[in-house]
Amino acid sequence: MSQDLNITVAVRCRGRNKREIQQKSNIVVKVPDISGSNEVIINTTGDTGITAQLNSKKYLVDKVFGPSASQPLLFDEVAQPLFNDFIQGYNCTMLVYGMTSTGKTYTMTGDEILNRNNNDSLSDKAGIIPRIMFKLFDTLHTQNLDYIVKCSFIELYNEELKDLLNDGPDTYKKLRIFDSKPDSKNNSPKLSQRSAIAKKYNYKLRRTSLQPGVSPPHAAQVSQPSEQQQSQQQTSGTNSIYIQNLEEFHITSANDGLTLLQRGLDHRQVATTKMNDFSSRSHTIFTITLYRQHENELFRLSKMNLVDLAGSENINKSGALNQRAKEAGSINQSLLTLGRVINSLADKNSHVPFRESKLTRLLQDSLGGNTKTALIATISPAKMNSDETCSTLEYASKAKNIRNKPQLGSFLMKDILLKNVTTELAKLKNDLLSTKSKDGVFMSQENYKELNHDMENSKTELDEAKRLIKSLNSKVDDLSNDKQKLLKSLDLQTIKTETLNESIKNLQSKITASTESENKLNSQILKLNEKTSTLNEEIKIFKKKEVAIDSKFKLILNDQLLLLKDKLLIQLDKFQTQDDDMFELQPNIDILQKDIEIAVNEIESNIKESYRSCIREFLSETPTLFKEIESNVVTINTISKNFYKQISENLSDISEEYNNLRQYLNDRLFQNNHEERLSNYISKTTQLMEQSSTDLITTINEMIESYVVSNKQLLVDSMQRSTTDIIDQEMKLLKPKQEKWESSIELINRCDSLSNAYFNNMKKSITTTKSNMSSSSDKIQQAVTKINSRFNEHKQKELRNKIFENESIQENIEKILTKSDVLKSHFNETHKLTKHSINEINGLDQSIRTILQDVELSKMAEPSKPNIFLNNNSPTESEKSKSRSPLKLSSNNLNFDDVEVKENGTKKRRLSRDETDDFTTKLWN
Ligand SMILES: Nc1ncnc2c1ncn2[C@@H]1O[C@H](COP(=O)(O)OP(=O)(O)OP(=O)(O)O)[C@@H](O)[C@H]1O
Repeated sequence: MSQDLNITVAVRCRGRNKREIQQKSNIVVKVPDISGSNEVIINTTGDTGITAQLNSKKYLVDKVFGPSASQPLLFDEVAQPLFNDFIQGYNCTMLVYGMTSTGKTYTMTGDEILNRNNNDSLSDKAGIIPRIMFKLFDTLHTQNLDYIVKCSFIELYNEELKDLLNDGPDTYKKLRIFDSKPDSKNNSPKLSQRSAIAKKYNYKLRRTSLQPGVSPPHAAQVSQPSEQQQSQQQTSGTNSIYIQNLEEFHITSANDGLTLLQRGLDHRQVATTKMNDFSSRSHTIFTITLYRQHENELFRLSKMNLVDLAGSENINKSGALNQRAKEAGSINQSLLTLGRVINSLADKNSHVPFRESKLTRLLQDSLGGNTKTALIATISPAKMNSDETCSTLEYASKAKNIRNKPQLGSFLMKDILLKNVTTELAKLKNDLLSTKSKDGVFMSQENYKELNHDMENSKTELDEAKRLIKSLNSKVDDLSNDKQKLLKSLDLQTIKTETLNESIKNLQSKITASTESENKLNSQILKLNEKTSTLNEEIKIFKKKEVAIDSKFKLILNDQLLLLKDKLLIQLDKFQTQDDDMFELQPNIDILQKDIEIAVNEIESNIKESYRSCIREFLSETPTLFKEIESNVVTINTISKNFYKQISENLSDISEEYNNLRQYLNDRLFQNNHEERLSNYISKTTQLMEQSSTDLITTINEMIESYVVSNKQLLVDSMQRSTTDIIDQEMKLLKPKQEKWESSIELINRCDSLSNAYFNNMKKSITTTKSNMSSSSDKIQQAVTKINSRFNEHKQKELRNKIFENESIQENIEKILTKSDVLKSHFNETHKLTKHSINEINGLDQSIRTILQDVELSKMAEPSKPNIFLNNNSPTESEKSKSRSPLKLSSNNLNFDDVEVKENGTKKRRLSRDETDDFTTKLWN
């Protein structure tokens, strides 16, 4: 039963190397000297003390090894547990990851040369692979079980797989990865055969997950009869990876294995000396395949993959150029994809991008699959590498979260295994015989047939490719024409855009002009407001004047006339005291007073009413007008704001789009970095050419020339294909830009229509405002004229005359005058009579006196009595006039200028001042 198991992650930190010591790069990584901890602390800032602690980064893994950790310790702690599983029948993978020169190869391979002086024993510096080899054969020998051990060694460089154990020409047989073993009469076991085996052993058939570097066994594979496993197989979706043409070698001892390892390393060495940094840029996978006897005829298959990855620093070198860049780029692809795969698995994403690089395709089962996996991250302790160290540790700690479901390997039947071995042996013997019997190129008939078949295939492919190139070429022509057309239309559009920009500018200047006129309008409104307030002030002054006139009227009409009335009353009283039978003036005076009061009130109310109505009209008109104006101004403002907003939004959109387009046209169009693509094409074509050429040279000498010519054509065709590809890509990139650009033209059109709408609105609003303003000014003018005319009317009427227009008052005055005349005549008469009476009395008195004197004289000595008629208190004529004088009313006080009277009760005439005075004198006298 399989169990989820996390990947084992170990970190190995070496001591400082010569370069780091020379550059005095401090140690910033804190690890135990040998082992015993599971954390790595790195101080990235170079601080010391507490700051160093605070700024340090801590990474947790399963095991940490320091500079003094030996190769055997590494093997015992990390490789041994995995090796035990491998022997048990599990597929296992061990990876070393880290920047260049941190000890990946040292850890994985180390010193593979055996110590000849010490009984062919392992060197102290021997790495994991040599130690596993020794451990494997030691274990197998002690177990006394049958086994078959095979080895393969591949290299992945620049996304190309290479068999490091193949001594033949490089392109003798190209390695290809397949998701599952291709059906071939040689490779695929017949289903019926497999079913028979399954039936015999009561096991269920299942497809095996094939590990990188291993050809499928030429035999049926059956699984254990476990339902659990069967379901896991179905649900885990494990991919079967098959590497076509990969050579596997039987080994029977550790020495055999190490010889193969050395052979592979020698091949690598050739490449390393040819190419700088080759080793740090390529990945290697050394695979040990073990068929170990399980019981009787049944053998279990398990594989151990030992992977030395390229330097992790190559991930960051994608910016470099030329061949190195190409290589760096390709390595990046594998390492970057590995990083993404690790991240996706650690984050438990549904999609894991295994298929995006060959490395991850090969390692698919080792990461999140049915394999037991261990990762050793190698790091440098020096400060100069701290960035890379951090990135390695990030990877390592991420990888720690990946969970695998290890499963025991498949079973194989012994006879099938033997049959496979025998077939292989026979094939080799054939090759050997051919080699011995012929000169020149030696190979078995079967191999020759296979080669011919491959060549035929290549020819067909070549023909197909040629046809494809032809059609692509015509497409390129079409596209170039299209491009020319597009460029022309682009020019046209640019001109149009410029015109549009020009019109937008014009529109903007118009908007500025309209804003100015709007401002002028506003200032005029302000002036109007000022004038209105001045008018209000004048109205107030006018009111004050009115009140003053009113009070004067009251003074004149009330106080002075009342005084006059009082005086008249006093006079009347006096008159009454003097003569009880005098004519009754009081009713006339009362009527006069009432009439005057009524007339005054009428005048007052008329004036008030007319003022009120004027003011009311004025006040009722004004706010409506101002409200209208205000609402118009607000409308204009809102329209303007909206317009500005929309225009500015649209303009910013347009300018952004134009900038993008310009940027794109300037920076991107046909300036994308296609070097890599081209280089890839050229490199692939070169390789294809080399391959074809080599094949042709070795197999058919006479065809060499024609093939070279055709290969040249191939190069040209490939160039064309790449050009097409580039143009395709450019067109693809251009398309969204073009769409955006077209949408920006729509925006411009919208902008234009918006501007038109705005200007129409503005025009309307301004016209309305203008008409409102003119109507309001007309109305104000009318109101002012009305007020003026009313005031003038009142002025002209001579308010005071109104009193004397009153017929009743005239009548009364005439009546009073008549009465006073009559009274006067009566008074004079009375006066005369009185005088006469007094005289008579005096005469009587005198006569009495005389009589009395006569009596006295007659009586002689009688005292005289007081004369009652010669009273000292009785007033003299002058005193009389004096006592009357205070009652005399000054005509000035009355101030009746130009008083109007009615003659004969009909005709109106103005009284002169003299007549007025005369009238008053008459009144008092
Ligand atoms: N732990 C170690 N102890 C002693 N020497 C070491 C250790 N690690 C590395 N070295 C030495 O450092 C040098 C570089 O190591 P190595 O070639 O293994 O690095 P690498 O990571 O494989 O580099 P590249 O990615 O370039 O292949 C070698 O000479 C190796 O012997």
